[in-house]
Amino acid sequence: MSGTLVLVRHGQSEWNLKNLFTGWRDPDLTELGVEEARTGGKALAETGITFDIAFTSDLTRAQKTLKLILDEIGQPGLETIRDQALNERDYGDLSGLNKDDARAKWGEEQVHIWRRSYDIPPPGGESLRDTGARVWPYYLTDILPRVLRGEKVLVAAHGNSLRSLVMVLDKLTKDEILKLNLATGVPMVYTLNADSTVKSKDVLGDMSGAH
Ligand SMILES: O=C(O)[C@@H](CO)OP(=O)(O)O
Repeated sequence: MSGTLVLVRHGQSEWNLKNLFTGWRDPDLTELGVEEARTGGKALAETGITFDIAFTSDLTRAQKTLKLILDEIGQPGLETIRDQALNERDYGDLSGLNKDDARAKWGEEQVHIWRRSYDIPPPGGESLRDTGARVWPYYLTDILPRVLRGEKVLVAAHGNSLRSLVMVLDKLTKDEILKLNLATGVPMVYTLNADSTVKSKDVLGDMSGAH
């Protein structure tokens, strides 16, 4: 029996719009972010998938995205588990700083390494490997067993917490993960084999403009 795992990054947040490092800070969605979440929900509704359970992080932007999606797919009362294991990567001392100001101060390349590399953490924060070290065990204990039992599971989380999952699911190398950006509000629909490897992946939207 093959279950379904849907991963979706929250819609644009106030701090995405202001171009600030966000991490564990808790800004709300922008109007565009609300629209993106609804669009992702509509795309999911068209697939006809009915979910058994949803997971989200401890942060408002992911929780609101999930709520908007659940409204669109007609499952507003779906059982939902919130856990900070799914929170965004902790940006440490960069949290709240403007990304262009950071590039001016530390250089384009250093900032790109902090933002997208696998194992180099921003000052005082988590590398993608550190983020994966809490996301992956949570996935293994709380999410994957449900999918393997045939359940349909929706996860609304964050750019980097989801990159850490996608890296393993899609078997990406450290170089490949450096280039991977997830678009806001675009659902990724995975079906898994019984051995937990990926059987199919369907992206319901456009990832090309993500940065
Ligand atoms: O600020 C953040 O927490 C993340 C996600 O918006 O930014 P980045 O794309 O730089 O990882």
